[in-house]
Amino acid sequence: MTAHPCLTSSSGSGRMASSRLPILLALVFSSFSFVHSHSNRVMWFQDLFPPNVCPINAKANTFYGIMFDAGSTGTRIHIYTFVQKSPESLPELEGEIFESVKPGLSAYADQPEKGAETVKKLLDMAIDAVPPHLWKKTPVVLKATAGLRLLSEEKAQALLLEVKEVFEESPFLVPEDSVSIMDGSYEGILAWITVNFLTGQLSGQNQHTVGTLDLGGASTQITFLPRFEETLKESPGDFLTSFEMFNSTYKLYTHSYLGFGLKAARLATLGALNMEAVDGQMFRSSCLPKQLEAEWHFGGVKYRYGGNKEGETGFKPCYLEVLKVVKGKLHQPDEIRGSSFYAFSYYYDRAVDTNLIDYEQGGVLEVRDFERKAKEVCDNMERYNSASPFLCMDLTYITALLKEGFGFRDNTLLQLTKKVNNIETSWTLGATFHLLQSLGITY
Ligand SMILES: Nc1ncnc2c1ncn2[C@@H]1O[C@H](COP(=O)(O)OP(=O)(O)O)[C@@H](O)[C@H]1O
Ligand SMILES: [Ca+2]
Repeated sequence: MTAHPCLTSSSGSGRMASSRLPILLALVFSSFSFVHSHSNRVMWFQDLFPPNVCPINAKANTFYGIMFDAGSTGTRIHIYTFVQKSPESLPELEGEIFESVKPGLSAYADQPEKGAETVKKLLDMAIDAVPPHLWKKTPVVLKATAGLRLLSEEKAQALLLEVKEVFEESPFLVPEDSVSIMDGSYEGILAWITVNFLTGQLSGQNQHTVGTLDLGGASTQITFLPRFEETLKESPGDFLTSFEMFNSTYKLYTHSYLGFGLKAARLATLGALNMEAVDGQMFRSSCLPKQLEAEWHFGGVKYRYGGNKEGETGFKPCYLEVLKVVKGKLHQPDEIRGSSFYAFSYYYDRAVDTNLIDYEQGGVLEVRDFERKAKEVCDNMERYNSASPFLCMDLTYITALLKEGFGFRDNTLLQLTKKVNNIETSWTLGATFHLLQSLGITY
């Protein structure tokens, strides 16, 4: 296939990746919607410009979108910059400003005003980043994930209300529903859109989309485009969602497992998840250093935990403990066993912590690399006690989640990625496309 000149005409190979961005973005704007319909694949840009007519020299016009990710372990702001070079041209994703704070909003369950204050501090960054004359046209949205899903309705709503007030007091455009708890299936789909958009897989005819694995603090998502009819037939109905984009319909397999994020899994392994009253109780595990006794705050609750002073420690007993948390609890689609996936968040962080990958570069791992590292850390806990005392448990959980939970093979490839073209691989970009499209902000 000959590439369209609008994809290739650019100043040098370094621009190549970002020169694809505007084109894809415009398509997201024009036809992003969650619907059920039949596939109709065309080269999306065929009707937009004739060959050799690419609007590359027009005057730039910049606009912005602000998306907050209220995760269970932290709150993050993503300020996306788009450039439209002429009224006829297509918006181009130019860059991202990113900042984060810890802990997440759910840690302020009993002090909603204080929680909203953390959002305000991040929003002040946007005041500096966005030129004043564009404030009124720049939408600001916050979507909360598993941390708030796990709180009582009353506490979650109190937090969201306070954040909404912060938004209303800001000079930005505050759309309806600007502050909400996001449905778990959107979290997976929007991350899948982000990764496949950034890697250029949503354009053209030869699309080789990649599946995505996100491991948060409180929940975890798996999302991919099934290739086999079998998968569509065998998956529970609520694991499949269709949506139309770029004149194509994608029927994705996606699921968010609440309580299976890395930190929730620690509590589950310790037997402390969903306990009403934990005050004073000591939770012990063979995944922790023998002599350890400590306290841990998560979701506004204080937990006491420690090692098996008298009993066993190490990979074997730890794996058995962690297995109880995952075995038989997740759906295992057959076709993923042999495919490769993009993995981020805690998969990335723990791989960095144990030198499996470089923090900046990321890298490609096999599932068995996590198991090898888990054994190394768990069977030598005294050597690793300067890092988190949970390192053994975390790596063992990741191993069990991938193998026994999702059913991946030992040699399944995982592409560990934090950024593509300098943009974070987060669901927030997919959510921003959706937002801008729904507001008709295409300039
Ligand atoms: N912008 C980002 N890009 C990549 N990873 C991120 C980003 N923000 C958070 N993470 C990762 O997400 C994990 C924490 O998950 P979090 O979003 O707080 O929980 P949950 O998704 O369960 O609500 C951490 O591994 C953290 O590094
Ligand atoms: Ca998250």
